[in-house]
Amino acid sequence: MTIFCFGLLISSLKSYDRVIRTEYENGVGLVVVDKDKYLKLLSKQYSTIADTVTEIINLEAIMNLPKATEHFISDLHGEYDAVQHVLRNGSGNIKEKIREIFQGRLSTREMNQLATIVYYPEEKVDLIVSELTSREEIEEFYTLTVTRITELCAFVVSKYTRSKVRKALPPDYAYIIEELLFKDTIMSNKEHYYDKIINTVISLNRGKQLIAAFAHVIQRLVVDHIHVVGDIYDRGPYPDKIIDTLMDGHELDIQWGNHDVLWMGAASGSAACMANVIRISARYDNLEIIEDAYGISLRPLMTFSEMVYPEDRYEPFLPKVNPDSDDEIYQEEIRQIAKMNQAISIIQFKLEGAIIKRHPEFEMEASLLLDKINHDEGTVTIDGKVYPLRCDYFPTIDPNDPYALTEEEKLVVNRLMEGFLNSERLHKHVQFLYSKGSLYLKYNDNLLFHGCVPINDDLTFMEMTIHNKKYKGKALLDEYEDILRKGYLNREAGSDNNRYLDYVWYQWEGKASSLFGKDKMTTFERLYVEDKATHFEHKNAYYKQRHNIELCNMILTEFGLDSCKGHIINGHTPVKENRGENPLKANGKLIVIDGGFSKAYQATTGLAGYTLLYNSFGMQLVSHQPFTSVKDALVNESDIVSTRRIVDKELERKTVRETDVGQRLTEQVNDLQALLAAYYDGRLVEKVSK
Ligand SMILES: O=P(O)(O)OC[C@H]1O[C@](O)(COP(=O)(O)O)[C@@H](O)[C@@H]1O
Ligand SMILES: [Mn+2]
Repeated sequence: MTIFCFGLLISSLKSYDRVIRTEYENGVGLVVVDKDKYLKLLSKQYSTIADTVTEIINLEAIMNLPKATEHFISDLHGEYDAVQHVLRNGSGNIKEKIREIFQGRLSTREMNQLATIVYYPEEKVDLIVSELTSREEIEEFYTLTVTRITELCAFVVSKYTRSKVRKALPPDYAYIIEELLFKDTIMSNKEHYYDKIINTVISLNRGKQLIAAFAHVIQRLVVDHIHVVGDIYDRGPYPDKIIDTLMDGHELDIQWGNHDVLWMGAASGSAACMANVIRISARYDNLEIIEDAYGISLRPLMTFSEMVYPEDRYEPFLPKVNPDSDDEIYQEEIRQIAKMNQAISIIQFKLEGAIIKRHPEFEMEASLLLDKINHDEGTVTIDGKVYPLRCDYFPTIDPNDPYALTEEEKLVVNRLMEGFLNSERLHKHVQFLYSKGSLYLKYNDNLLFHGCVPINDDLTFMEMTIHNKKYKGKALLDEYEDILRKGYLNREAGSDNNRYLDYVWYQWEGKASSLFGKDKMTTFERLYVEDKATHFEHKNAYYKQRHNIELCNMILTEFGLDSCKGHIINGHTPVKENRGENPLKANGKLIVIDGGFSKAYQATTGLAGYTLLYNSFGMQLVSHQPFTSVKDALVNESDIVSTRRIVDKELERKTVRETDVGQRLTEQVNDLQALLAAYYDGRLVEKVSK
């Protein structure tokens, strides 16, 4: 009996009755099969000695290539323009490559122009050509640009196998790009042949398309693998467009953030998660995401809130980003949004209250505040202290049963829930999150997760009870992930019958959640109480202690990683660089990469996001300055100014062989060697081609 890696086998295994059992290791499926049967199956895919040898040579060649570049980004928070710019410019990598090749040959202006063409090919080429007057000038521009972009592309793809590059080529121009990229430099008389190709393309008016095709190959391959360390959703306007971009073919994985899990919970049928999603969208004036991007009607909520909440009582619920505008329609919209925010906030507190009461083990009683309201005095008692309320109008709260939804509220919740359960586009996106995502990831010795591993003050792992069983450390995160997956799989069961949903919601704001990592979420206090002391959320000890190397080592070991080699990579908490905070903690063993793509946080970080790069030379942290606009990038060729700092330097250039992929390829080579041996000693017979 032997264990084989899924990679090769999956395509050759037609019938699973040969599989004795499946095991998982590091997220990779391993099947235990009968060895002879396995080799027989493998021989269907590699039916001759020549085929087998060729594949071994191919895999060996791949393993000797430099390790591909990993890009880590996090806390994108709907900021599509900034994110797509960072993806297009490869976190500053494209400019660096342009400099490496063209320094001394092109002026800075020409290099900036070429970079902008690579980022926004169609738009930039149109802009340039519109300013040229003669046909000669236009042809000259195309010829020069195609030649330069070919050279740049050849440089970018030089670390990949031809087969990988081929797969990344757009079908329309694959043949031409391949010819130009893999030029035959020995036969010098072929230069004429290449010039001819370029001239023909230009004379056929396809210059722009060819340039765009090259630009997309460069964009795609300059960022080989993306890790999104959580929080694609909330606060910014276009999380849906970010997901569409991520779905566009880049190799990537996602470590879910608390905001992503909130949307996943809503799509799984959790009414409490849904209420939070709507409340946050209203608070940031982003309800279009729900209505337009996902086609979920908010009409029931709007009608209800107009009926129940009067004009002069919605001030605390005004959207957070509310530009000064005299536009009457806009003011009317803001008024409606504030009322919807008010209605859904109360619904949220009621739904959450019911969950908290069902689960004393959540230890969230401190968040039960609806029953602490004194309706006659207009006050609320928090932690034994009485505070005046900013707004004391609660028409739907029955003081004798404060957490009960009114009949109308129930109706609103049901109608909204139907919308969340039936939005095709939302489910397409959420399924993408599930298929590419996980709560944590072990990748090339590093451990990636959005928030924290919850710990107690004495640095022991914090325990949590789920379905009457206690978990902590890695086991807790595994159980949380299982809950999230099962919650979604059982979404047809509905809010009341899906036994996973309360635990899904818990991960949004529970104190032992690896995504939240604070003692409580003070949403009620932020909305209703002036005194800022009540708004404070105490962070888990993890955040105070993560500069501590011992703690980092303890966590890496808990997750089965070599603490001498690995790093922990987190998002979630904006790094306040402008107040002296360092994103590198514990001597660079732990790296926090929430640099504030979210506009709402840029004032505290002084930055507009980080990207962490991990290539064959080591790790570098890139900080990005705020992105102004696509127009500015196009017309003024302004780029996000990025500064780099070294996190780790490899003594020798790292190859694919030393990575997780290399490990899998080595296993595949071993399998193929076994197949070859079977051919050589006659246990298997080669297929004879006719
Ligand atoms: O400032 P906002 O957007 O109202 O959000 C505040 C809430 O967001 C949180 O910071 C969680 O979101 P993050 O994961 O983006 O930090 C809560 O701790 C806090 O209650
Ligand atoms: Mn977060």
